[in-house]
Amino acid sequence: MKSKPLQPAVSAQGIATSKASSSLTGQTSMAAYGALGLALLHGIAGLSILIISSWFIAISAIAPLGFNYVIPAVVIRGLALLRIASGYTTMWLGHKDLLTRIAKARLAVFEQLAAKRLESKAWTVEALANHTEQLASAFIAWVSPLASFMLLMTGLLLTGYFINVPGYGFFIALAIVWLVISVVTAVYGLKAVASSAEAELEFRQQSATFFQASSLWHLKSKTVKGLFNAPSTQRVQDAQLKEQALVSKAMWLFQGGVFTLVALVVLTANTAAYFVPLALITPMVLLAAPDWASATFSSVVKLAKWRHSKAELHAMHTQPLPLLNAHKPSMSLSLTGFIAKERNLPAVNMQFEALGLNVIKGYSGCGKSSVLQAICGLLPFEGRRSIDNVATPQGMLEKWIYVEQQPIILAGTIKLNLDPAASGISEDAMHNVLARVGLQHLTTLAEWVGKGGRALSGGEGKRLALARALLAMPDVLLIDEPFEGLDYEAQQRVAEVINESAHSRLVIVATHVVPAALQSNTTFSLDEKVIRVNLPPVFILN
Ligand SMILES: Nc1ncnc2c1ncn2[C@@H]1O[C@H](COP(=O)(O)OP(=O)(O)OP(=O)(O)O)[C@@H](O)[C@H]1O
Repeated sequence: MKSKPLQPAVSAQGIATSKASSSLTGQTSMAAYGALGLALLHGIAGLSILIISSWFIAISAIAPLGFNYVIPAVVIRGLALLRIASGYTTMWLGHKDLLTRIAKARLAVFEQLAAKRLESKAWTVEALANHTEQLASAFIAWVSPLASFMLLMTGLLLTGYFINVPGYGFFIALAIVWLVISVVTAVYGLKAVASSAEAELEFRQQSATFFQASSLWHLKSKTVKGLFNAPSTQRVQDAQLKEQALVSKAMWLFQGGVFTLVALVVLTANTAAYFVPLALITPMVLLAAPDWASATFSSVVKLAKWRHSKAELHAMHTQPLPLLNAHKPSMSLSLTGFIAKERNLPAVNMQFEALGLNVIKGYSGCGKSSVLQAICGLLPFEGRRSIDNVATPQGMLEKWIYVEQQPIILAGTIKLNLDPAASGISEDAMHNVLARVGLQHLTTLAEWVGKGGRALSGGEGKRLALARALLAMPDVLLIDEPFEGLDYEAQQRVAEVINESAHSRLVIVATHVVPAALQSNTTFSLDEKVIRVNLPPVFILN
């Protein structure tokens, strides 16, 4: 019989992933451009106030009779109002843009995680909580402040040059001082940011371990650190303080540089300059420089954070888990030299008929769950997995459903738990399957279970997960320890449901417990059937 080749159904997801990757940084919105424009206006207004007021103070001392003081005063007041208004509006628009971007970046991360296995949950939480925020806040954190500073500095240099401000060369010196300090801050900033991110990730991992061990807290062990003591935030604090110290150092250095330049202006000025109103502009602008330029050093560190987060998000600590087209065996499923990757377990050879019930037995830890998870593709495998003699590539097989040993109960209604894909399963079908697995007492499908709702017992959870799998009409059903924690009656009942399900599909059950009612075609014992084989490279037949 000619078999249909298995097609990885990942191309659409691949496109989604590349789109998601570009939307991680987010498209520049009108709000972002508006915020940037207003930030520039804010800076220009500030610098203009500084230049005009410096000139105004100087001219006031030597102004001839009849000099109109009102006009410059009104201009300065007007600029001050413009500065305040643009300052507030830029904050408003910037935050509006930030919130939209955070939502988009988080969505993009979720899209990138689809069809992937997470290597570290702590990293994923970090990515969702922290890195997305760093990426999304780019505009208000560093683009806007740095762009506005650059524009002001350029404006200052051009104005100084064209209106021939005495001591104009000191503006160039100021720009050089700022540039050198910024570059040094950026280099050290990257290091500081990496170590602070590492400390935060470690704290998140320790917190997860600490809370997971809550049922052991009463033991009050003093020897196992981290398990019984709340994780210390010391390393995170130290790392954050280092970042702040870096910014403070940059600010102090800049302040020192500015004072030196002012001293040089005074020392090098000739007496004629005392009678030139424009001459006051240079020392005034220099003295005010720490006010309008110092904030950029914290922006430089934020730029380093942004770079770090961007690199982290693009590295994605995940492994691809491609989804392969639905494929129901019509003859057999065979496993040759087969084992879950990186589990350090012996390889197995097994052959299953396309219909019927098969049991895998074996001592605890021999690899029963690993084999089931690798069969459906939840774990990458080594060796060969062939459906109707056609080797399949790595990946999850659509409609090959694995029922976990520790069932996953979603925080939601029973209905959601039974039909998470909202595929339109009727309520009658749900009640029917619940009754078959002995959960007829869960009468209200709208009842909330899982986190924040009715806590199901271990045995109830197991049967709910089995009911969910049965309702999904799987092509192949892989069930991990379905009888664990069930009373005798419930075991027999579940065994009958599994027997019935195996009339129309391949069912493989990994179990220590074999109820009398379970009618299996074949029983594999991993204790005996372990075989090490040398395989030729995996090939895929068309
Ligand atoms: N994520 C993992 N990484 C590395 N090794 C793992 C991982 N999960 C399980 N193992 C190891 O793989 C081996 C097989 O585990 P598996 O859960 O498949 O056994 P099992 O036969 O189903 O056990 P049980 O009957 O107790 O459920 C064990 O030695 C286990 O420590």
